[in-house]
Amino acid sequence: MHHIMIICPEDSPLKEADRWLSRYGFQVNLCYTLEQAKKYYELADFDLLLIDQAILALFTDNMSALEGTPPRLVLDARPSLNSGIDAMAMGAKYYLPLPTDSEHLLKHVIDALENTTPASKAKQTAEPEAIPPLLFARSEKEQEADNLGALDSGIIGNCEPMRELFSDIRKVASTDVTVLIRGESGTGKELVAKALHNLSTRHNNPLISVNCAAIPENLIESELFGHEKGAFTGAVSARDGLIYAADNGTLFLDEIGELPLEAQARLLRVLQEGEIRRVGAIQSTKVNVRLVTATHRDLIDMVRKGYFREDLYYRLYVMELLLPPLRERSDDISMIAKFLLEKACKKHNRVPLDYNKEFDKAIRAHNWPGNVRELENAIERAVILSPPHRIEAANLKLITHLSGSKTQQTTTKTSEQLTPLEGTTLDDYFKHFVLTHQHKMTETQLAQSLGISRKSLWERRQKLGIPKKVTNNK
Ligand SMILES: Nc1ncnc2c1ncn2[C@@H]1O[C@H](COP(=O)(O)OP(=O)(O)OP(=O)(O)O)[C@@H](O)[C@H]1O
Repeated sequence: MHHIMIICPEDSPLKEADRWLSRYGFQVNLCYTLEQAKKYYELADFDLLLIDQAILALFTDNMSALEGTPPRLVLDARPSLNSGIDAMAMGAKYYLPLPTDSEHLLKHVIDALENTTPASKAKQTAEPEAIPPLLFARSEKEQEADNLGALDSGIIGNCEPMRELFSDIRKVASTDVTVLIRGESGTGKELVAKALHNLSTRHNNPLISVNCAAIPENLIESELFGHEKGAFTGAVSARDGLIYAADNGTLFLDEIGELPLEAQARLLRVLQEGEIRRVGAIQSTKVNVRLVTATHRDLIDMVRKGYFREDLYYRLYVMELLLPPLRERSDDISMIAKFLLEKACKKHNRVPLDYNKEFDKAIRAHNWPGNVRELENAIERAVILSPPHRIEAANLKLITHLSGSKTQQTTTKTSEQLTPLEGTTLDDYFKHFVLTHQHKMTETQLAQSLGISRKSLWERRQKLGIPKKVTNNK
């Protein structure tokens, strides 16, 4: 596949070529300045550069800035003989007027590609370890907008679904509507919740994040809603809950699908009446919280199966934000990986390591079922294990990681229940164990028996699609 870079001002008609050249099967990247293109891409790896004369004109006195760029087509919204001569003198293969007919441009693109030795080939021979192109095509203005919105919370992304998400975040943040964030585990739901809070008028008040799956079932109500002294054994003094702590701020309930039905009923009351009642209390207290929730579960399916209250679902589903899995953000993977590599180097006090081709190839070849979290962990592993001045793809340890999780390997092995059935995998065994024991064990007991944390138990439930036992909604 041929790689084409387009550099043009944001208002240039050349920008449109990004979309339709992609439809012809070219891999196209768009930047609004030469500096940006150089910062995020290895220009020599591109086969062709389509550049607006308005950009090129900035470098008439500084030709060296164009060194290492691929063969180029220059397009001009104000064509003139002088500009044409300048463009050709600066190495253009063709000089065309703008706007230009797409077929006409396509013909010149193909012609230029067929009749040039792509700079990328020469470059690849000379420097096999060149940094691969990173995908980033935001104008300074757009980046600034993103910084205000999503990137301020560390969300890196530029693919179409992420751009839409950033735009939605900006629109929704300033309102007080309840937001449901959906996406697989590790896709960045918590970052989105933070971005929503940071951009809201509540940003000077607390953002309280609670992972509903990580709190033991018997404690979740008192953790969220607080309790009165003596409300249950061990309640030696009265305590405010986390919802109260989020008063005037934002409450982020991650993995809302794991909230037991009893707690769902209480939460519904908070949403309907704007007040909370501590466990064991008679009086209610007014609270003003903006609720943001997240799940990677199909809540509608859970409603159908009786695991989730329908009335609560409709209260939560006022506005939905969708995070795509990392495997569907292929245009962003290199960019995120590079960011995470820098982050991991800083964290481990390593000299900044160059993001090399072999490393990028390994990253792009993987499916990332654990999404950005898995990528982050793999890169951290590689930083720790690699030699001082070079990051090595082998140290991502992706195969080991995929072939069996630690969770499975550390499973305790006492009773006959823990002997894997012949011909089954550890996953089959795990599923079998949970399904046969969950009616008589709490989640905590199940996790202890399996030698894993409650959170890991929950994560593996999600991965393997093992439903929780149904509790009565009283
Ligand atoms: N687009 C992104 N750019 C940079 N880092 C990201 C991005 N998305 C996620 N991360 C990082 O990946 C890790 C997981 O993100 P996060 O905890 O927000 O995911 P999650 O969807 O809430 O996961 P879970 O559902 O398991 O709680 C975090 O360290 C986060 O900083």
